[in-house]
Amino acid sequence: MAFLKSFATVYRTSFQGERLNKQLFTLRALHKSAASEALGISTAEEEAMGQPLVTPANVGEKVKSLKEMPGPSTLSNLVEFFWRDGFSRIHEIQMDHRKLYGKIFKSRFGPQMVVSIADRDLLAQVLRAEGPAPQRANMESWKEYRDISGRATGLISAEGEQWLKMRGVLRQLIMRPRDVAVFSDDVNQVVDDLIKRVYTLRSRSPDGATVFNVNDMFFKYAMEGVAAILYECRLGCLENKIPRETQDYISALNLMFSSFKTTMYAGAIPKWLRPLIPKPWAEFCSSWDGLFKFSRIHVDKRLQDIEAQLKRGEEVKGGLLTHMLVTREMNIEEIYANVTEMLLAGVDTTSFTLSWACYLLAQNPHVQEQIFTEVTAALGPGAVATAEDVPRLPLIRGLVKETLRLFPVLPGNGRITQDDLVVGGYFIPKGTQLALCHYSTSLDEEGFAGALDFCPERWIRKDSTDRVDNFGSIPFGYGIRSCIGRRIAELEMHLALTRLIQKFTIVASPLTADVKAKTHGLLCPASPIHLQLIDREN
Ligand code: HEM
Repeated sequence: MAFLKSFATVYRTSFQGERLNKQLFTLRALHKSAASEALGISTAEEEAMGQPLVTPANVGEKVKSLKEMPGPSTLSNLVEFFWRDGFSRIHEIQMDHRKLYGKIFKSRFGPQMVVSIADRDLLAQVLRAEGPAPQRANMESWKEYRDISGRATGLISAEGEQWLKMRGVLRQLIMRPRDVAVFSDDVNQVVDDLIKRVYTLRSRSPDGATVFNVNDMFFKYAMEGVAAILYECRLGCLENKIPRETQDYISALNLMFSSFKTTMYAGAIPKWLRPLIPKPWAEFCSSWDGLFKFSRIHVDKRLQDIEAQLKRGEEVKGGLLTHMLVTREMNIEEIYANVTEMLLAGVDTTSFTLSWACYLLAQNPHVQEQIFTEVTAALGPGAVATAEDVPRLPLIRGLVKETLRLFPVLPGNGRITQDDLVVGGYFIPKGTQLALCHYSTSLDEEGFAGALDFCPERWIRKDSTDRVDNFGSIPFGYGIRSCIGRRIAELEMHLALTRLIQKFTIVASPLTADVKAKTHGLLCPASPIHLQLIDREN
């Protein structure tokens, strides 16, 4: 049934998919700028698109086979991951393997083989050669849950025509900074609540200055912020008493996150073994049920409001969700799936980055003062920044970029190749799973001098010829399948960090030792970050 349903959806949407394909073809071949604008692709990305695919035929040098590629064996991977808890050290293993095997290496997990790419130029080559609908790796368990439960796939889990159609709808709405600038006031209201929350939490601490485990606060800020944009309503995450249904959602998210290892096993454990080891798969499905249920409540509520407004003959105005519900470019199941996946993708990613950013500011007081000086000079004392002000705050933007370089929330990403490629002198056949090693390229001296230093200034262009962007650090991915929520996340982070820096001096609490990173699906702090937020004298 589920298969028939997705087939029917693909059939219904194939016209639009075809149209998008044509647009992309046109983009590659002829009217690059106009089509890129329509598709929300930046000029730099546009220039890079349409690079000729590298195939054995057009490479002069001797092309080596995958057999000749170095890399760890199945046995050493099993020991590393299952015996030495490698799942929480994926970022470190990337670095170790790069040192041992070089810029490109293969890893075996039994019959499964993954080619890892740990070099910015090779990454650039692979990502620039991507076709119109790149395929993400390891989404089988997500798809299986959707098939079993009769739910649709959202942007993260969809592929092919289905993905193209939904991406086409969403990218028109949120891909460019100017698209999300309209949410500035909504986000600033959430920032107001964040600041109030800081006061409340501080007042509960013994020294009257400490916020314990700042990630907990930023998690609620990120959830409130992204929901204000996606659901067009407030959830009350930053209140003292969190509403019941919001609390249930947080529990479902925590289950998804805390049971990450088990959900990884959920994907890895063959179906026939599930009756013997049922817990991982059951937890995985139960957390998805909770996430979908919550989205459904909010989407249905907005739908009822819209219908009531229409009945009363009122004009319907609203944001992202209203647009999706009114235009019906996606059906209702697709809308549920997309808001669910976007909320899931938008909370931990943003909160970890905010936590790391504040931690780095506390560790580097001189940088914090430099940014404070910039903010005060650009805005005047105490003024509330909006999206329009952000271009005048290059160090705030540099702070976010540098934080994501040192702690890329997604330390690696996956792709299935859709064409034969030659990368780093090796022939990689179509259908190979690639691991894109963003963590190791971010910390590579070749791309970033003084790679371990925290230096937001490195992202400031000195003149128009100075190119500070490079494939070494692409925390939101690159190109047509990159993060669709990037501009939302940046808006939330820029406005929150600007206000925090204006109001407080951020100091590491004596209770916070040197905080290391661990991989838990995402790259997150291995121990809680406690910070003192001391009022600045305005
Ligand atoms: C610091 C914050 C964030 C970071 C670092 C981040 C990073 C990423 C990365 C690396 C990808 C994969 C891109 C690729 O495969 O090439 C991705 C995909 C995605 N992200 Fe984000 N993300 C963040 C915040 C958000 C937010 C706030 C939302 C939603 C409002 C969001 C929604 C998505 C979605 C839907 C996808 C799948 C896109 C597709 O497959 O077309 N993300 N993100």
